[in-house]
Amino acid sequence: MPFRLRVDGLGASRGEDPIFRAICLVLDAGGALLVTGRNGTGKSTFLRTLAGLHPADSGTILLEGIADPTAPVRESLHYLGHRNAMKRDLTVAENLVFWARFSGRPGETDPTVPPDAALATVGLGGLGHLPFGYLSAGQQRRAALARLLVAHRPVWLMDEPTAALDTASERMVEALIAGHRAAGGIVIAATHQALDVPGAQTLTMSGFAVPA
Ligand SMILES: Nc1ncnc2c1ncn2[C@@H]1O[C@H](COP(=O)(O)OP(=O)(O)OP(=O)(O)O)[C@@H](O)[C@H]1O
Repeated sequence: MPFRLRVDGLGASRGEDPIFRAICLVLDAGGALLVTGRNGTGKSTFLRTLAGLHPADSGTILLEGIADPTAPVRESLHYLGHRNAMKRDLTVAENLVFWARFSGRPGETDPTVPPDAALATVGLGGLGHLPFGYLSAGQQRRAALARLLVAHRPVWLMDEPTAALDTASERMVEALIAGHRAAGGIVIAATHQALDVPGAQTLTMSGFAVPA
């Protein structure tokens, strides 16, 4: 069976308030989805629900064509949230080694891409020895992006991946996304920026209008 992400009838709420309902989508290997919409319309909630970090009210999220179909979907994805999920007091390289072990397949001890190489890819070559907290906001975001490279996971969920990044780094993010898709991965990115992601599907969140 080919690799495919299938979302059917997904809905979620925040407290008593419905945020979205009945979202259906299918993304094949190499596919991408850009999620857009005004502030507060539910982009982050949607990504967090896909990541298993926020409970769904309804619907299913299935990955087809993976080695172990009984494995939770969350084990096949990387979630890059608003926060970078790195320890400020550890060095950048130590953070990446942690993530490689945490996100790698069971029994897999070596990073998919060595931290130094991942850092070079995001333009932070030679900075692995610095405490994460020493980096600028944009450098911290780039280091968080390197996290996606050190352990291969086929689905990337990216919430505002270009937050704090300069224009050149936005092109770097586009290249990372293109590389992941070319390797058969799937990318879902929520963004306010006009990212160049060729052939991407789009989902515009509009918020949930309660009938009068
Ligand atoms: N932790 C929370 N507790 C309660 N309500 C929340 C929480 N986080 C978000 N919300 C509400 O859920 C709705 C959707 O928020 P969400 O963060 O998903 O939107 P968004 O489209 O990602 O916004 P932005 O573009 O500002 O990042 C908003 O009305 C927000 O107030």
